[in-house]
Amino acid sequence: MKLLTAAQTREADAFTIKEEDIESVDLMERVAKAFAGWFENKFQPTQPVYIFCGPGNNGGDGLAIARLLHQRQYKVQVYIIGDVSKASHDFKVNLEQLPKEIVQHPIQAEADIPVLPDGACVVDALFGTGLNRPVTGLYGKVIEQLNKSNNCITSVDMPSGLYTDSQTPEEGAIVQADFIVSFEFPKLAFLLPQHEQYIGQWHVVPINLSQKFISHVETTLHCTTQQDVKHLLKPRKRFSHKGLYGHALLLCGGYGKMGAAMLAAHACLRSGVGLLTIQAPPVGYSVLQTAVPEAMTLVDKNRKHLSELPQGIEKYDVIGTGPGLGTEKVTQTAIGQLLATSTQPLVIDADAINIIASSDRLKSQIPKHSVIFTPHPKEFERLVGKAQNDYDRLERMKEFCHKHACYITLKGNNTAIGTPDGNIYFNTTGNSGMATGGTGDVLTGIITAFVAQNYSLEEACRLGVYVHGLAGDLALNTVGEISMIASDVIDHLPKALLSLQQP
Ligand SMILES: NC(=O)C1=CN([C@@H]2O[C@H](COP(=O)(O)OP(=O)(O)OC[C@H]3O[C@@H](n4cnc5c(N)ncnc54)[C@H](OP(=O)(O)O)[C@@H]3O)[C@@H](O)[C@H]2O)[C@H](O)CC1
Ligand SMILES: [K+]
Repeated sequence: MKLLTAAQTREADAFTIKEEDIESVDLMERVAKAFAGWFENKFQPTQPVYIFCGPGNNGGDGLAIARLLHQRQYKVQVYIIGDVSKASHDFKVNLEQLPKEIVQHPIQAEADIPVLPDGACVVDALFGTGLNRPVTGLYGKVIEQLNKSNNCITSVDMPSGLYTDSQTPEEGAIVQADFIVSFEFPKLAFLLPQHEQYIGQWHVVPINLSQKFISHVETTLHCTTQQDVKHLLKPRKRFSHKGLYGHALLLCGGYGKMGAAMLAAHACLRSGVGLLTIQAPPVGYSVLQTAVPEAMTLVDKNRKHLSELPQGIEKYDVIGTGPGLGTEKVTQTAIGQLLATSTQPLVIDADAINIIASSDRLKSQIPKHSVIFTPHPKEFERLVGKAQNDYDRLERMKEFCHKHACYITLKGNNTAIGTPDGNIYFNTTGNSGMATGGTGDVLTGIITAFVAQNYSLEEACRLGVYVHGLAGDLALNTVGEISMIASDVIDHLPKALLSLQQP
């Protein structure tokens, strides 16, 4: 699914209005209907609803929503902030249509800001995608008061005060929304970790914007949905043999960290790889042979750490490395050799990233169009550099992926995947139970398996990250967020893949 900027959303609106020969206020009615439909499923009419409206179309949505909720038996009151004579056209149309029974409270000074009773439902329709400067003054005071109250806040389209797709200046007030109902597309701001305190649960409701516009509009930002992933997943051939699904090599594990190799190996096997070989130091040989009988095991000459590449490395279709490696001198040399000589795709994680990050020479040797890096934020910072904020981080990711023609999956709540051609794909599965040691090793194994099965590197990243998060989400039902461990994610991979194969 594409992620549009605020400017592109305005273009989509204008295009739809022209294409369907409707008025902009008709689109506002659709927005309000879509919102009210969501709201009805969430809140009972017994709860009083207080709708705070700003001067633009977001406020206009708020007024239309007030009318529709009133028709559906909710007890609605409306607060209108600022000078109504300067409000947008569609705001004014909806103000005229507001039923008399709905109490209107103008807020023109600080003294007018209400202290709301507990248990009220607040709808925030102050500002949406038209916000063009930080929110201060009277509007800022209203937002501060709303944030102070204990009431549940549902924002229309955006938490008011938050910029849609660029860094919000620090001085502005921002609504801390419990729920956000957005229209047709999610917004980039919802997906960034720095906005956690403002972004509760977000939901996207359709308003039938022009499909023609959506399919033609160019964007580098995307969200990977279940629908997208179902399209990507290829069924296995009926006349199959293991050779069709690739032979992966994992260079993983070291003294005290053989578990990482095991997790990556199990995840790789459960994700459909045809054949798996693991090379590990002798300390790990017997444990790997016992714990992962499906894999072949090669032994490094160094007793505790990766120090060499296996003979005949050309025969593997993909090499995954990093989990449990450590950063010993011998391992640094081996990773250098891997970058300099490998001809197949590489999935590079953990200490292998740290090794490359610490050497400009190694960075300059990253083979083009064949590497996927899977860093967590700290590893990312070492590899790509320190960012000032999440937007800056995405820009740096784009630059790095372009310069080295590589792929990066930056792990987090909405893992972001960067590609050499400048696209960024945000993931939509996963949960905070997965923030625990070993889940990254699992992801390395999954992505390695998809590359082995001949998915493109971009597809392998998107599929891998999605399936990994989905397995974590399924594990929530059995083990919950607190108890979840990396092995639970592996245990739920079969269910995750099965669910994606359902029609
Ligand atoms: N396709 C859709 O999703 C549709 C969404 N709709 C809704 O419309 C809003 C966007 O409406 P817009 O009128 O463009 O913008 P806003 O309502 O967000 O705000 C614009 C007004 O606010 C003033 N403004 C901006 N920033 C500030 C600020 N910091 N302090 C005070 N006032 C501010 C601005 O005034 P100016 O002074 O700059 O002239 C505007 O008056 C979208 O989010 C949806 O909710 C539509 O209903 C249709 C389809
Ligand atoms: K809003």
